[in-house]
Order: sequence, then C-alpha cells, then structure tokens
Amino acid sequence: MMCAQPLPPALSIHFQGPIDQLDMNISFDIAAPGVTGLKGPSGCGKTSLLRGIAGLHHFPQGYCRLGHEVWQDITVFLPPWKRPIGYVPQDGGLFAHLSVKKNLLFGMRFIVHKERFLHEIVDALRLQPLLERKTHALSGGERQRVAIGRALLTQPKLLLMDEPLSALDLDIKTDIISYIKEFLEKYKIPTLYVSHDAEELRMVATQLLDWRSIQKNST
Ligand SMILES: Nc1ncnc2c1ncn2[C@@H]1O[C@H](COP(=O)(O)OP(=O)(O)OP(=O)(O)O)[C@@H](O)[C@H]1O
Repeated sequence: MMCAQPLPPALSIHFQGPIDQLDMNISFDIAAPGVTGLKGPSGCGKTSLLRGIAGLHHFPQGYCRLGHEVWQDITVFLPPWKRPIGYVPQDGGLFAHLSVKKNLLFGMRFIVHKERFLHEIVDALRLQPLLERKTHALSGGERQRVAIGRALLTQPKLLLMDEPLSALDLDIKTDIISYIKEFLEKYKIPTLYVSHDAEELRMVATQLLDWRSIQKNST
C-alpha cells in the first residue's frame, strides 16, 4: 500500500555566514501558508534575511526552499528574477522612471483578467488618484501602498514585506490590513511580514517568529 508523503514545510531557511558587517546564523521552518510576523531588535538582520530569501544576498552557507522548490543549497542559487516572490522593501523600491500605473502593471504579464484585478487592487489600496503620478511625487505612505499593490498584482508564490505600513496612520492601516489578509488567504500566499509594531503584527499575523528563537549560537 502506498503511504502519502508528508507535505514539506511551506518555507525552510538556513542562512549562515558573513555579509558586510553582519554575521548571520539563523534557521527556521514555516509549516503552513499564512502570514508569519517577524520581530527583532533594530539592526539584527531582518532586512538582510528577506534579501537572502529574495536572492539579493548570497549567504555563504545557505539553504532556502519554498514547498518542493529549492532556491538555494550547496549547488543551486536561483537568481532573484527566477524566484516567484513579491517583495515590499522598507522604502518601497519603486521604479523612479515609471508612473504609478506602470509600476503596478510591472510583472502582471502572466495574470489573467488583468483589468479587473488591477481595478480591485487600485480600489482597495485607494490608488486611483495617484495612477498618473511619477513616484518621486508620492508621500511615504503613498509609496508604501503602491509597493504593496505592485507586489500583490504579481500573485507571487511567496510574499516578503519589510515594515510595509510603517508610514500609514491607524485608520487606513486597519482597512489595508483587512484587505491584505483576505487577499493572502484567497490566493494562499505564504508571507513573511517584518514589523516593529506589535499591534500591527497582532492584526496581520497568523503566527509570530521572534528573532531570538530563529538565531543559532555560533560555534
Ligand atoms: N549595505 C550595507 N553595508 C554594510 N552593512 C550593512 C548594510 N546593510 C545593512 N548593514 C548592517 O547589517 C546589519 C543588519 O541590517 P538589517 O538592515 O538587515 O537589520 P534590520 O534587523 O532589518 O534592522 P531595522 O529593524 O533597523 O530595519 C546592521 O548591523 C547593518 O548596519
């Protein structure tokens, strides 16, 4: 009789070794899709961890697997453009030479029902008045909303969010968190969500990771 193989963890990470001044040694598995909140002291390496998962840092001893797909091990290192992720960096990482609408459309080429999907996200993130603007003419909170919209519109297999709502005030933040949660549940996108704000993490996350619990002692 065939036995069903247990499903692998949704995300499995081990990064060890130096990048610039940082000596990273962390290891964790995330068992199921959902929003995993990550907190830790300033400068501990959270952004560097996300960049490692995105393939923007190459830790000397690294292992990174999403579901059955290995993105990094001793023989493999997938470049960032081959990793189906959505990444919302702290500064938004928008393309300065493109309008808000063109930023949003970037990466949507494989999405069906494009117009309807775009309309839904623009509406939920209140981006309609910004669509023709250049990104240098946006406030911090506007940049963050555009960056979130751009990441969601690619329907990634993994979403990495680094302080994505830090510039928004509570009213709009609460609405946007409700929408993001609904979206991620609908499309079953595992998400790693970094924030210093305990209340924000409580609202958005289905589980929490503390940096100290994933950090391994160097030998
Ligand atoms: N480009 C860089 N060159 C040199 N050192 C860097 C660079 N970027 C980050 N670091 C250093 O690496 C360490 C980890 O930085 P990182 O941004 O990953 O931390 P963080 O936990 O995200 O911090 P914060 O919560 O303040 O955003 C810090 O000591 C930082 O000074």
